[in-house]
Amino acid sequence: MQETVISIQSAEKTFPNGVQGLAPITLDIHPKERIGLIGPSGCGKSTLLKLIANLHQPSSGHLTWWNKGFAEVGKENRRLSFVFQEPTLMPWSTVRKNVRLPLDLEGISPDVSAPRVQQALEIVGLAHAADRFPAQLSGGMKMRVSIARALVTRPNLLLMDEPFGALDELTRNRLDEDIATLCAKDDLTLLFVTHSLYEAAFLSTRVMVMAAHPGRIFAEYEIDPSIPRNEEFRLSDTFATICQDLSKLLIQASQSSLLAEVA
Ligand SMILES: Nc1ncnc2c1ncn2[C@@H]1O[C@H](COP(=O)(O)OP(=O)(O)OP(=O)(O)O)[C@@H](O)[C@H]1O
Repeated sequence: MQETVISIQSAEKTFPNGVQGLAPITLDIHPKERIGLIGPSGCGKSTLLKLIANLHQPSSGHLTWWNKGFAEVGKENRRLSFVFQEPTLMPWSTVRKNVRLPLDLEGISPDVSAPRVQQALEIVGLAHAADRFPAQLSGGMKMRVSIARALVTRPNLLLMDEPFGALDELTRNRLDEDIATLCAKDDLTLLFVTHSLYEAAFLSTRVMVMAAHPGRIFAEYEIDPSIPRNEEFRLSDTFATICQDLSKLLIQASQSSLLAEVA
């Protein structure tokens, strides 16, 4: 049996107000995959991410995490981190204290947490800014703090909901390269929502193109995981072809969503 990180079996989500956020979805996510979720607004990208994070419960169907139930797999094996759209930092705390928060919440002593915080800050290139406050940071730096806070728990599954949407394109490209390097180095499994097909093309080993009314997976697109994700790739013909293919799928998904809405 191939190892799965997440297995989604006919999971469907209908909200209490009757809106069906997601039609039944079946999807297996394997170790080291980097899955990008793209699709028109309202197609259920965030809902799917929240089901995987166990922040939402499916209305029917079920999910497993490392072939077990969420509680059953245990905290030690299920090291799942979530990076949200907003960096959501505590303005009264330094960068170091913001990054340390998840370890403080777990009751980990400062002498154990200090080197881990330092390492997370070094990974995102912010060791020099450890004693600054959020108001003294640029938007890109704040997002780096948020990523360091996600990494400090040493996750084996990183979930990101449109994390770099508010940043300028160059900063976003740099952070995408950092995330790609991190994933390759730490064998991380990544699932992320993005409105940028360029970001999906750059980071993903598999892109799920979703459609709406109701939210569903419209198409899957595989990208060779062995391609190094760097500036050379971004400027290559291969990248241009992938972007064109994704663009076509996105148009088809949007048309399908519109047709379903008026049907
Ligand atoms: N808590 C909720 N209660 C009721 N309906 C919801 C709730 N959350 C999401 N929905 C609905 O479920 C559908 C999917 O929403 P979701 O936020 O997952 O879409 P999305 O693809 O992430 O959208 P966007 O790209 O605009 O962020 C939408 O129709 C939305 O209005």
